[in-house]
Amino acid sequence: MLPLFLGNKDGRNESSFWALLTTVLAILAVARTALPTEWLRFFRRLGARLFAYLDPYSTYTFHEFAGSSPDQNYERVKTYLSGRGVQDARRVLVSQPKNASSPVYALADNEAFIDDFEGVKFHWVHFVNQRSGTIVAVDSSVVEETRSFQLKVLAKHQHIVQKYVGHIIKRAAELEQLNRELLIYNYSAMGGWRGGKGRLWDSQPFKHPATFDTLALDHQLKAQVVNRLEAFRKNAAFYTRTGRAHKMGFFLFGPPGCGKTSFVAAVANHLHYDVYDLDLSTVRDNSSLRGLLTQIGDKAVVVVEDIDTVELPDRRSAASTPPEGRMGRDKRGGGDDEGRSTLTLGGVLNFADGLRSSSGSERIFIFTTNHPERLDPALIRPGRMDMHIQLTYCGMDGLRDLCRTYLGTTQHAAFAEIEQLLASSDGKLTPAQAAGILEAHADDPDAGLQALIRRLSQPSNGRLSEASHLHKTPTAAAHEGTLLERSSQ
Ligand SMILES: Nc1ncnc2c1ncn2[C@@H]1O[C@H](COP(=O)(O)OP(=O)(O)OP(=O)(O)O)[C@@H](O)[C@H]1O
Repeated sequence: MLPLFLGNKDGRNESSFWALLTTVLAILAVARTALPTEWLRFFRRLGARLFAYLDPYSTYTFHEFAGSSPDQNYERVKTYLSGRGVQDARRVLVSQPKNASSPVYALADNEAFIDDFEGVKFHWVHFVNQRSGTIVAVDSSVVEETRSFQLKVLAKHQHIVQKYVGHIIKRAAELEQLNRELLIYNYSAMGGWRGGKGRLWDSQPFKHPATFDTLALDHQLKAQVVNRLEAFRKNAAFYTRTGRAHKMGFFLFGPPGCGKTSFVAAVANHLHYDVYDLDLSTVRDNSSLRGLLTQIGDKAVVVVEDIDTVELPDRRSAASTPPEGRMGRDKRGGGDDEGRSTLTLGGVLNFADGLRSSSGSERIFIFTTNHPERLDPALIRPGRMDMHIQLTYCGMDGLRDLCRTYLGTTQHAAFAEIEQLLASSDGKLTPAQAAGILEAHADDPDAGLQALIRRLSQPSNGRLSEASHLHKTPTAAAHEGTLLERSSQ
């Protein structure tokens, strides 16, 4: 009807429209004072229904700024929609924040997207407009545009919006975590612990390429580990419901070069967790160890490599020292008068039991050793760690994994002979040794497999493997060192 009023060239209809509007407003003004309250309520309800009929949507707005501070929910919606909306959007913003591991895709200005959640359609538009004035954000940057996400949903589905927003917040946190660059933490000496100052974790990018795909391991065992990790990742609600700490422990043992460090990296890459590499030999006392534990973030893999190499007073002396006594000694600055570590087995056991404590969440603890027989049984007693895994010489599954990684093949006539040789008593080869041989023939699978056969056929092979610290392959030798050094490969 409006065009009828406004569309006439001589303006007669236009003036009729304004006359009518003025009359209606005058009647409403008189009605407000003259009509009884019940009538007014009735008319209000009627008006609301008419309005709802014309616009059946409820609208929610997420502004970029709350005052001069960035609003978290705007960023969360942006992240959430980057994982949902961009596939169908025609205009997409591509950016890569400093700590992101890959590009971030987001809805471009004034682009729309319809999301589906529990069968309900949610209509999103990203609005960008020029500000009438500028504001100065808390980081001192000048903001000249107003940005907001507008969400519309049929009013009859309004009750689900709160659940939908909760879903957005959870999913955005997961996406942020996945897109973040992984870090490896070592703890830096702030003036050295002999100087009595504390230590802080120091981080740098973690780039170890190992994954469960590249890890040479018995396939059944590998599937078991991956399933446990998946259950661990998905079952946050279970841990909350049962009041259990959301943590898990692995104890890895086996000869050098069989993949303990690679296993740690595969776990971190699989869960996308940061790594905290703890060298117990440089921790001055139990108190420092507790302090380090409290500084570890959530979603972390805490690894203590070669735990057998740390000299700890025997269990009885650790247990017989009253806790107050240990605390007292720690308070004096830690270490003994000679500056030696006073870390005790009791302190390490408490640390391992930090697994079960309620502080911190989503942490994987991994202890590794080449010599499980040298460890105090208390440290590896059943129940202290969730899984005990022996990483040992190559089996056929492991060799196939390595052949796929290095030669790009899992089927070859030579595999039958390799399998026979592996089954013989002399057929021992660490994955590091096998990787070294295959790496040298990466361009020629036939030659690589023949080289493996020659190596496995050597009568002294088993003895060489057992003394592999004296006979490391170039790959194994190249990978010696700390986890941190390996992370920069
Ligand atoms: N199970 C494996 N799967 C794939 N590659 C492996 C495996 N084990 C060893 N390698 C290869 O050998 C290199 C050294 O292995 P890694 O450092 O993981 O062994 P380790 O058991 O931790 O040895 P160490 O006890 O000497 O620290 C790896 O970078 C990788 O190239």
